Amino acid sequence: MIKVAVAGAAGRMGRLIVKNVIEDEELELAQAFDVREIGKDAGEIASVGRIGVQITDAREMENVLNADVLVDFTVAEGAVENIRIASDKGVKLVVGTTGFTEEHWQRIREYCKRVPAVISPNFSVGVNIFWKLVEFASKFLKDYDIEILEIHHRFKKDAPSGTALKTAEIVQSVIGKRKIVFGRGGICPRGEEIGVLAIRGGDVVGEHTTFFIGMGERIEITHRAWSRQAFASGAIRAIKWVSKVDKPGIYDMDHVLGFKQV
Ligand SMILES: NC(=O)C1=CN([C@@H]2O[C@H](COP(=O)(O)OP(=O)(O)OC[C@H]3O[C@@H](n4cnc5c(N)ncnc54)[C@H](OP(=O)(O)O)[C@@H]3O)[C@@H](O)[C@H]2O)C=CC1
Ligand SMILES: O=C(O)C1=N[C@H](C(=O)O)C[C@H](O)C1
Repeated sequence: MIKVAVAGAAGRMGRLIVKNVIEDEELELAQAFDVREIGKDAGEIASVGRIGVQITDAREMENVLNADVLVDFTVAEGAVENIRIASDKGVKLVVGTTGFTEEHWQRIREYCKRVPAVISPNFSVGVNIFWKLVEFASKFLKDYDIEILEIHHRFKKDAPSGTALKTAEIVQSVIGKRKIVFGRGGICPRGEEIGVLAIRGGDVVGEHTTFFIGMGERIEITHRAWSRQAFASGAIRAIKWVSKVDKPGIYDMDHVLGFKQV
């Protein structure tokens, strides 16, 4: 059995990860951490009934973390600290949290010299194929205007989404360094740029479109998630994959899905 600890266990994604872990016969929910719902049963918070694992205050993680893999769906600053603690203790990582700054990444890269970590702004298989389609189209449409639009629920804290940012990086890696412009206002004639735009509202789980706009035509590549289970299923695959990896470093879903080798 793979012993799994979940950080952010009271959140939208964390609750679903708890449910998926306890329903999987290869996995055991060892610990659940959050900064709210402390002391409550993680199964009850996840609406799957009492499981006997209480939510522990994440500020105690340093003293009590004991698992094979820590899964983190929290907030950027908290996640960086959770990654530090896990790496100090040799606990492998699956990190879905987004909103990291360059300074956060410097720290994460340092910590992940000690343990293997799968880090991805999007664990859905569909989005990982969407990225391949965007990469392919970018190779042939380098002179088209390329824009990225994302739509998420009204509770999302960071913008633009981690997925949209990674999409922009993929486009940049193919067409060369075009600057990224976040939203537009005032007088702003289009230059050599990739526009990234964020819409927030209601309960939208997550939608991303990359537009390739030419003269007289356009292509739109869209991924729509209408259930967070799409992300959770990928994260569960990542937990099982990383549990078998010993080489420290940062991995992504390309490794988990077999597109890249360790
Ligand atoms: N990679 C992927 O496939 C996906 C990534 N995400 C990302 O995952 C993250 C979480 O999303 P979501 O579940 O919707 O957010 P939620 O706000 O619903 O859940 C996050 C939970 O983590 C808690 N928390 C805050 N700080 C810490 C900490 N240091 N340690 C433990 N728990 C903490 C929050 O408490 P409080 O609210 O009190 O701060 C909250 O309960 C976001 O960054 C989001 O972008 C989301 C979906 C898919
Ligand atoms: O916060 C969310 O909900 C999501 N966040 C991720 C991101 O920022 O890319 C992935 C997904 O689209 C849902």
